[in-house]
Amino acid sequence: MNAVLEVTALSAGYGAARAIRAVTIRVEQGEHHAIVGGPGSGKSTLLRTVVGLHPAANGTIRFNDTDITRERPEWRKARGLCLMPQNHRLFTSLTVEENLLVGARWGAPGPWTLSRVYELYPYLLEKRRALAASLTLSEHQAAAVGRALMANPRILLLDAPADLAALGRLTKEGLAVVAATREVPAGACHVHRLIDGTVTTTRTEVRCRR
Ligand SMILES: Nc1ncnc2c1ncn2[C@@H]1O[C@H](COP(=O)(O)OP(=O)(O)OP(=O)(O)O)[C@@H](O)[C@H]1O
Repeated sequence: MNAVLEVTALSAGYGAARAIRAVTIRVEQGEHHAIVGGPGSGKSTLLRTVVGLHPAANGTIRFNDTDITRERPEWRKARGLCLMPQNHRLFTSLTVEENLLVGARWGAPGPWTLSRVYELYPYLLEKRRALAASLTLSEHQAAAVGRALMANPRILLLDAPADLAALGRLTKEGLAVVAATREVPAGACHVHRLIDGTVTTTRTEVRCRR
């Protein structure tokens, strides 16, 4: 099967300091990957570089067989490469539903609608008229995932997601998911260990092997 995302020998950093070094990861449609590493291991830098919010120093990023290493982040997002950042950044003065609708503005048409997001996270339906500022941390993060889904991504990158259980449902529907976490998440099939910016091991769980 063709890869949705192919990261090859990717390096990036801050000034002279490298935060990720020669990272190679291949993600196919419907796969659930985890980037697992301790604080400062480079998880956020890797995800931010893949979506174009941070420049690549070396290596390539291919998305649906197209080299996107130098493309702008908006271009990547409009084609379905979506990041839910660690700090979520919902618009706190807007309601939950208004935040979700903002997500649809920069995305592509597709299966994700308000009702499908509410089906995934029923508690957001109850809070749809509440201001985002009033949400608990896990509700806030669910709304941030919902907002990302409203853009109908082909692949969703999540930095430190709280509700890992919901991610399994996304991959069943064909969405590729890459979650950066400190511990190995239960549902992930492909686990990449990141230590000091380098992927030291990549393991495919036995239950996921074909
Ligand atoms: N804006 C920045 N300027 C300089 N160095 C940075 C910056 N952001 C991150 N770093 C450094 O880059 C390295 C990787 O950081 P990064 O935030 O990518 O790690 P992380 O695995 O996401 O950490 P955490 O789990 O704590 O979020 C660390 O050494 C960090 O100190």
